[in-house]
Order: sequence, then C-alpha cells, then structure tokens
Amino acid sequence: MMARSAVFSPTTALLAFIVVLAIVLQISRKKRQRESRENITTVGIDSKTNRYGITTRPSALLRSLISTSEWARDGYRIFSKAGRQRAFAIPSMWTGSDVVVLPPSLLASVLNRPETELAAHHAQLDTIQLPYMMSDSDVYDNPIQYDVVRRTMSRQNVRSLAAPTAEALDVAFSAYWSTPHKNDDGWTVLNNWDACGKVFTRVAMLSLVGPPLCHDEELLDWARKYASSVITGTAFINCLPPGWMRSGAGPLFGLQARYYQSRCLRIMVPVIRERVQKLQDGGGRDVDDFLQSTILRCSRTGDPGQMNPRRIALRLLGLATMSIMGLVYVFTHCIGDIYGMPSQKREELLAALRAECEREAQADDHGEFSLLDSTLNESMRLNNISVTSLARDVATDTLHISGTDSKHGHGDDDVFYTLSRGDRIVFPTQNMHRDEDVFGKNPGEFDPFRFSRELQTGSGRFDDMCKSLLVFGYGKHACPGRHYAMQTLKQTLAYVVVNYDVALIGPVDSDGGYALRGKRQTLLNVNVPNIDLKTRVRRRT
Ligand code: HEM
Repeated sequence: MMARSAVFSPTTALLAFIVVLAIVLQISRKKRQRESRENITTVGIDSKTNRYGITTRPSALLRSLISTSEWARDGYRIFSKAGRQRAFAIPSMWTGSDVVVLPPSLLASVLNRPETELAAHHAQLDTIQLPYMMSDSDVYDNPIQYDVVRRTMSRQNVRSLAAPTAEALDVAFSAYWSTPHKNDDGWTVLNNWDACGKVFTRVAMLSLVGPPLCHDEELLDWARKYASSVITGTAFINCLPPGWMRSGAGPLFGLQARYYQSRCLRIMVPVIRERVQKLQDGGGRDVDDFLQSTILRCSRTGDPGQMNPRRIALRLLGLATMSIMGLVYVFTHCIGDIYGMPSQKREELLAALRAECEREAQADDHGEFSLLDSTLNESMRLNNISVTSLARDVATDTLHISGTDSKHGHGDDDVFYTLSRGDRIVFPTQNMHRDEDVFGKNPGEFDPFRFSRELQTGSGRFDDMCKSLLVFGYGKHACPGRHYAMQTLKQTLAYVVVNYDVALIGPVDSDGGYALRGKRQTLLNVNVPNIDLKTRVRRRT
C-alpha cells in the first residue's frame, strides 16, 4: 500500500503532467514542416485529410512510441509490397515529425546517391546517439577507423581471424559458460544476454585491440557494460522529442555510458600510448594487428591530434561497441529461436547441424553456404534490431525521387516524391524480411532450413532472398564488418551446438517448444531484446 500511494502521490501526478505538457508543447512548437507531401500518405493519422491538426501531431508522435511497428506493418501491406512499391510516411518521436518509408524497389537507386543529396552520417548518429555517450566528437564526425575495418575485415582478410577467434571462443566458453556455477546434475543457469555478451566482448576485443588488452578481464567487463549502456541510453534518448528536451535530458541518459567509457580509457590509454610512442621512435613495424593498423591510419592523416592515445582508444571502443552489440543481439535471438523450437524439430535441426560441423571439421574446403549460415540468416531475418532502418537525411533543399506504382494492374505508373532538406527516409526492413512473396510460406515462423532448401532447389529464388535480406545494410554504407561478423557467428554457433546442451527456462508448449517464442516488444523503432531470458547449459563433451 505504502509503495502504491508513493507512486500515485499528487506530487508524482503533477510531475507527470508537467513532463507530458512539456513534451506536447515542445512537439507543437517544432518548426513548421510541410504538413503533407504529395504522393505520400501518412499512416497513423486521419487517412481522409492526411494532415496533422493542432492536437493530432503531439498525439501521433506520442503514440509512435508504441505504434511504430503496427504502422510500419500496415503501411508496408498497403503501399510498399511488390505489386505496388509506393512510399508512405509514419509519425515518429525519433525525428519529431514524419519519417518517409521508401519501398524496396528504390533501395539501390536511393542508397547509392551521393552524400550531398542523401547523407548517412547524421541519421546514423541518431540511430545510436553517440554524441551523448562519447566525449570526443572527432571520433564519430571523422570516422577514419571505418577505413581500417574495410581493409582488414574484407572477405579475403577475414579468414586469418578465424584461428585466433576459435581460441578466444574456447577460453570464453570455459570461463563464462561452465563452472563455478555448476549444479550437481551438471547444468549451469545463465542469463542469456550476459552470457553471450561476455563471450562476444572477449572475441571482439581480441580482433580490435589485441593482446595484452584483450586479456584484461576488468577491461572486458567495462567494455561490455559500456556497449550495453550505449544501447539502453540510445533507446531512451530516441524517445525524447528532438530539440531542447533531447539535448537537455539526453546527457543524463548518457551518464552511465560515459562512466564506463572512462573506466575503459583508464586501462586502454597507457597501452596505446606505449604503442604510439614505439611507432614514433621507429619501432613496432613488425606488429600487425587492428590496433597497429588504426595507429598507422591515424598517422597518415598528418594531424598530430589524431595520434592522441585517448582518441585512438575511443575509436576502438566505438567499433567494439558496434561489434559487441550487433553480435550479441543476433546470437541471443538465435539461441532463443533454436532452443525454443518444438522438441522434435529442434532435435532434427541439432542433429543436422552437428553432422555438418563434423563434416566441415574434416573438409579442407568449406562449403559456401551451409545449414549454419541458413540458421543464422533465418534468425537474423526474423529478429531485426529495428522496425525500419538504413536511415538517411535529405541534404539538399529539394530532392526528387522517382518511383513507380502498379496499383491498378495496368502496368507501372510513374510517381514522383519531392522531399525537403532534413527529411528522413528509411526502409521497411522488418516487413521486407517477413514478406511471403519473397521468403515463401509461413514467413513469421523460424524455419532454419529455409535458405539452404532454396539453394538446393536451384530455383534462383535464393539470390532474390539474399538481396532482400538487409541485416547488414545495403550499398556504399553496408556494414564493413559483415564478413567478420558472419564468420564469428558461425564459429560460435558451431561451438555451442557441438559442445553444449542448452534449454530455455520458461513456459513450455505441449509440443515441447518455448511458449513465448516469437514474442517481441517494440519501443518506438527498436525491438527491445529480452535481456532477462535465462538458460540452462551443460557441457556435452
Ligand atoms: C551481427 C553483427 C552486425 C550487424 C547486424 C551489423 C549491422 C550493420 C548495419 C545494418 C549497418 C549499416 C547502417 C546503415 O546503412 O546506415 C552497419 C554499418 C556499420 N558496421 Fe555493422 N553490423 C554488425 C557487426 C559489425 C562489426 C563486427 C563491425 C566492425 C568490426 C561493424 C562495423 C560497422 C561500421 C563501421 C559501419 C558503418 C559503415 C558506414 O557508415 O560506411 N559492424 N552495420
């Protein structure tokens, strides 16, 4: 009773009222944007007028916190599907106005436009809100570390990372997935998110900062916490309306991340300083790792400020965060998908995966596409980090985009969209990934054989499926870490399947499957991961 009355006290109610009022005023005062765009219907507001009224804008933006997923699904069904390919818009608190959702047919022509027309930078920063979490703006405004990823993690180069990654995985699983928590019956209870987080932090830090830093347990712990707090901080910051409310309250949500960042820097900077010094003294030419490549890239700028060890450490920490969170998000969902399947199907899949791992271990030549890839692709297809993605901002006063509409079935009509500076465009990736016309029947179901089956039929549809799988983006800003990410995910999945029995803890259906499988919560544009899911794991060998 006491706790209840404290929550609903008059002071709390007044405070809540003031906060809501401030949000409404802030949104209402937002600079006048064009109320409606020709040829673009806004889903989520009065469909007859397709216009915002005095109260509809704040209310639509507030509703976007819980309705974005539903609006994107409706918009995709009505406007974007293959038969139609029209753009639509959805109100979003993220931008404090509408975001324009373009149809899949425009992917290639739009995402390869020059930055002077459609800019990725600001929209990407808004996706992970780094300015609130990182103390040096040059790190994200001038991301020269991306060049190092492009070069060292190319398809050809990434193979050399497989052996050290395998070693790191063995150390990580032995340390984090087994004793000392083991019960008498050999099972260990783990929090899925944390347990996978620890494994991937170790692996990612090995590839990015190398020894001795990647063996420092304290640093690994801070780096994992930093990555996690960037994700949570971003989710909350994006729910604040842009403008004074976001810039005022955003730093508070970034405080935790900044604290973890300072702990990481305290450990990283002295080691990086030594490396920089060695290089400046003419030594260290024989060292060939990601850290060294980053230092060399910084030195090539000719700007002494780029050789600041703290700045270099932040560049690596930013990349580590992108890697850790991407890998952990994908893998925790994959564990949920595989071990949440109905028991008979799960056992069939595990047997097939283990047989494949055994074959691959013996073969010199690894298959181009395997059941491991198929399982991971299928899980990534179903578990998008966000509802819409690949955001870009219009960087010219007016941008014309031409498309087609085949609504009436009489061939394609040309359609022109006119966008203004600052308008944000996105693609409906979550709905594209669940499109029956592309991925076949039961597109909402986890079918780990889906991709490998299509490949075997040789129908050619497999190529279309892959082109429509946008987990790593598309075009010139597509993820440069994707080859490394896929290789590492594959190695990790093989390791778990071969070495562990895993069971999800939670309600079970009559078919032996996890009763809550496929249930997702979405906050604004982000699909919130289930960070409370617990598993029981037992070493098989
Ligand atoms: C499963 C893991 C990962 C996923 C799902 C993922 C996803 C993505 C996506 C969708 C983009 C494109 C964003 C856009 O177009 O706006 C992207 C960009 C990027 N990713 Fe990843 N990523 C993952 C792992 C990694 C790793 C391991 C690294 C580096 C070691 C990395 C580094 C980057 C960088 C630097 C960019 C920006 C590229 C640019 O703007 O030109 N990612 N990632």
